[in-house]
Amino acid sequence: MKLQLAIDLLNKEEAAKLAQQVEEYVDIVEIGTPIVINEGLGAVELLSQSVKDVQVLADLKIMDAAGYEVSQAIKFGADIVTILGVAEDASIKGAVEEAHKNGKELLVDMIAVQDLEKRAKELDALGADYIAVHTGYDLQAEGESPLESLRKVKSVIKQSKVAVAGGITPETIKSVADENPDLIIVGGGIANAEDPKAAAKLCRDIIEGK
Ligand SMILES: O=C(CO)[C@H](O)[C@H](O)COP(=O)(O)O
Repeated sequence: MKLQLAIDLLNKEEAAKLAQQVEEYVDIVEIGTPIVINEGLGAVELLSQSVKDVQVLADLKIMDAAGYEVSQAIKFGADIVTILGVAEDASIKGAVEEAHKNGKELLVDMIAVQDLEKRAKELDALGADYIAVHTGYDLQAEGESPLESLRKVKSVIKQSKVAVAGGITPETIKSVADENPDLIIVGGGIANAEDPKAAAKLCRDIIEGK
């Protein structure tokens, strides 16, 4: 089971510094959508130059022109790029093809997908590397959690890896890890902690059953 830190609410220099503090405890560091919107793909580039043994994910949440957007993120140092599950199949195909041509991976974010099982089966067949169930900030504010969605998606996919995101913290990660996803994504639960390094270590220890 892999652990990913999502960094959403800092500038690119602060993001790179935070990634360096926690990199020994995580497998993937993410430049979140708000940073990309604020600062562009230069934030992905700086992060990829600042860390050593972790993968870099660019959370572009692509919706169209997918092959081109994936190629740009990869040019700036991304190992994994995100696209929305509600995008057209043609976009998903273009994104998968571009990522795989470059030896990189595609994560499909299921935010706002209504029929999770049906779309997960389709995305699995289209070659998505990860299918990520995700309770976004706006639904977290209404008290939603991604656990039920995780169970649904896990029950139908054959090839893709399953990821889960949305309000997970060191206090709640055990209940998520018990569902055995391939990747757990934690943002504010680490980034906003008083001691992010200690929070990342705690998450790592818990998913390793320590
Ligand atoms: O993509 C995101 C928001 O759209 C976040 O990166 C994701 O939800 C993880 O952050 P958090 O753990 O704070 O919810």
